[in-house]
Amino acid sequence: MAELVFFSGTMDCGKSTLALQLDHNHTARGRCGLIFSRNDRAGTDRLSSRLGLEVAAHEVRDDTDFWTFVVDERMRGTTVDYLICDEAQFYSTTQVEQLARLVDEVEIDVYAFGITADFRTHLFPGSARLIELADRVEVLQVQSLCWCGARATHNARTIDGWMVVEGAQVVVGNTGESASEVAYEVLCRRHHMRRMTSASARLRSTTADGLALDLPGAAG
Ligand SMILES: Nc1ncnc2c1ncn2[C@@H]1O[C@H](COP(=O)(O)OP(=O)(O)O)[C@@H](O)[C@H]1O
Ligand SMILES: Cc1cn([C@H]2C[C@H](O)[C@@H](COP(=O)(O)O)O2)c(=O)[nH]c1=O
Repeated sequence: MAELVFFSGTMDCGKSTLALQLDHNHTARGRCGLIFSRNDRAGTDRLSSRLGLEVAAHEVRDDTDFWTFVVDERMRGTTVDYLICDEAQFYSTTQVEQLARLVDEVEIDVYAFGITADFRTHLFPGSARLIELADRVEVLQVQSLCWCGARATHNARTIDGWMVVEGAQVVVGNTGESASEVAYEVLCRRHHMRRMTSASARLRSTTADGLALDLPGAAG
């Protein structure tokens, strides 16, 4: 029986890598798949992993209808056994419902990959619908880590290393400290709640008494 699986985790935990591995393993066994992504950092129509692998993908847009897309492909004679759907947090709830319908009515496996929550810890609409509809939600085994060494569970948005809590839900970007640009950092809940990024923790530890500085957002 076909299934809808949502592989989830924080940013930078290996989701795109796993998407490429899954595709590779299925292809190696003669199965045929279609690869989709939306807003990949490498650009339009791409699926890229930080490990360096990158492949062509169909870009999911606001008007993408998965049902029509796959049915049209099949009418043209293309075999479609499974779909790889990366950056699925950016898909609409309607698109996620189309994916579920393809699983149930056309027996196509759908493997979706994405982060669950945004920088404010709110679920993305696409991820919320995937959690509601998926046969399985798989949390990735490789743990991404907070600067304190604990398992990272939350995504922080940073500007100049400082965590921000205002802004649009969708801003494409990367993890790491990139000066003056919007970037992201994965944190444990404790440090996300305290708005303590690695930069603010570093600054705090280098101050003489650790209390003198008035750090923006660093409550303890
Ligand atoms: N230079 C490296 N050497 C080994 N592993 C790396 C390297 N760079 C990145 N990785 C691995 O790749 C993971 C990120 O993979 P990626 O598929 O891009 O993540 P995601 O799609 O979840 O954001 C990191 O958690 C790390 O395990
Ligand atoms: C937390 C958060 C992330 N994003 C963006 C940033 C990246 O472009 C993707 C996540 O990609 P990854 O392969 O999982 O690293 O999502 C965003 O737009 N808004 C957010 O709040």
